[in-house]
Amino acid sequence: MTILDKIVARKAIEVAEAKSTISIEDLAKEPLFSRKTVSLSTRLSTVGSSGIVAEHKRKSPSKGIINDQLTVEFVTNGYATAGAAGLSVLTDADFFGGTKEDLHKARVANPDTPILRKDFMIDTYQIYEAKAWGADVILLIAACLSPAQIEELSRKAHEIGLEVLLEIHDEEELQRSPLENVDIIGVNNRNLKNFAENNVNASLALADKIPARIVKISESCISQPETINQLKAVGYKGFLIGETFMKDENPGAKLAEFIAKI
Ligand SMILES: O=C(O)c1ccccc1NCC(=O)[C@H](O)[C@H](O)COP(=O)(O)O
Repeated sequence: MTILDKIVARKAIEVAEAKSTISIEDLAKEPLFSRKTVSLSTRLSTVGSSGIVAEHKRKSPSKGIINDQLTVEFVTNGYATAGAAGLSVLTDADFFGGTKEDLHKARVANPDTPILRKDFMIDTYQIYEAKAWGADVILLIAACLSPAQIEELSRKAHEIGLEVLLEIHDEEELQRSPLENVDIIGVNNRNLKNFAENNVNASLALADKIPARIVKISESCISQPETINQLKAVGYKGFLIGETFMKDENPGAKLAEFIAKI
């Protein structure tokens, strides 16, 4: 069983528990549900955008604790002030130490910055949660979803006004994924099955395979500003980065230093 299998198995239990606590109808009555969302794909495509989607990440299965000493407001507000194009907030508790409150607090602290709910989405119920908690974008990971699930989840996300980031690792995942309701494709440089960190080779290899109408981002294992220029040269507009900033005592300041070198 891979780590992804374990996370998804646990997620199914969590979602079943959540459904018995609050209904979709009640999620849709939450104050943030009716908020007008902010487009991450547009921000990433805007001239002058840093392209950095900076992640709030306390811990991870591959690295253990990264930084659990800071408030989510300090981290995300620091990122936004430093020039992040968007924020990514992990809401998975067991494997990443995130919470729904993290997303809600990040939204309140950063009303105008696009926020990705970073979690393992397997059920339309979670799409409603994402909207109710203040997200603008959801993540769909092709490695743990069938084409039918990608189609259903992405359609539902668009129906309720959320953008969709589809994460892939290879060409096979790209080819079998329905892209009609996908706004952004993210190539994850970390192999989620065995944690192999392959620099950004996966992103470089897939750059010209991704349809031009879809905004491309490169995810994970980015630690050097020079890498951003290498990725920009092959068409990437966004760069999802967590650990490089989170391991600093002031992630926002670390991002500002990073952006100054791009
Ligand atoms: O980060 C992990 O260990 C991990 C393990 C299993 C599934 C997902 C995982 N990470 C999710 C991510 O995609 C990253 O948090 C994100 O791309 C930022 O990566 P990094 O800059 O390397 O922290």
